[in-house]
Amino acid sequence: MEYLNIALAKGRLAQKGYKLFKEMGFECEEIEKNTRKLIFVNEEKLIRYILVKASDVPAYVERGAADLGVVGKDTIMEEEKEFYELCDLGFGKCKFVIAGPPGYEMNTSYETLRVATKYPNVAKKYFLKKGKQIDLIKLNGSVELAPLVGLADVIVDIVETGRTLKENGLKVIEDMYHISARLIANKVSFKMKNNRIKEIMKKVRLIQEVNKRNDKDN
Ligand SMILES: Nc1ncnc2c1ncn2[C@@H]1O[C@H](COP(=O)(O)OP(=O)(O)OP(=O)(O)O)[C@@H](O)[C@H]1O
Ligand SMILES: O=P(O)(O)OC[C@H]1O[C@H](OP(=O)(O)OP(=O)(O)O)[C@H](O)[C@@H]1O
Repeated sequence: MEYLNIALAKGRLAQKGYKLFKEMGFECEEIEKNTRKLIFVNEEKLIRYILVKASDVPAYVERGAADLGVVGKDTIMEEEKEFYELCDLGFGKCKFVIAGPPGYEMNTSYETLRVATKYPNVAKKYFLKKGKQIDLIKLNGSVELAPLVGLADVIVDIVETGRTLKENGLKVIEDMYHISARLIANKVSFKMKNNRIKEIMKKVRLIQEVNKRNDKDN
């Protein structure tokens, strides 16, 4: 049998993603150590983990370099790649919002809105649907800075606890979409490795049910 290749997003989702597969019985001790390695194998279960940058997970899965991937819905929406979205994993919860200075009236201004974001495709589509013309400023981080220094009027970004907005004196102007981590699959792998992928989906469901029951009991 071949390896099943799983792309885990480095960063915030890596630990939770790996924990889920560990709970399924696909542990790989080496991954828990502090190393700079990017490939980890469980020889017995024929599972191979690859650690990739969060925004690259869709590319690896689309092209079949990974059969499965764990990635945020925000990245899925932004990258616009081809694959199957198999299930909501229930962690990595946050939301997409438009945020700006307190009292900023986005809808009453007829001027082109300057929008700073790490998610240009998501922002472009959202404002197009609203019929609002925007001047898009693509940034790579610390997006909250943009309205504070006059680079943009508003930002489109992720909010989890709201702490970053609060500490920079910004407010949510509009909620856009709920976000959570998803399990995704390469379309060919889904057919060729269907039994193994179906088995994993079943295990995910079981783990989620157990977690839900435990949450209720606590
Ligand atoms: N507070 C949060 N901020 C950002 N992403 C979050 C948050 N909470 C959960 N997530 C999820 O975690 C995913 C990965 O976030 P992470 O910050 O590790 O990656 P990144 O933004 O690509 O990192 P990098 O700083 O390397 O660019 C996001 O795509 C999102 O789905
Ligand atoms: O609501 P909060 O819990 O404060 O989290 C939201 C912040 O976290 C993310 O940034 P990240 O930490 O990835 O840093 P970055 O600005 O360098 O992208 C996101 O872009 C927000 O800035």
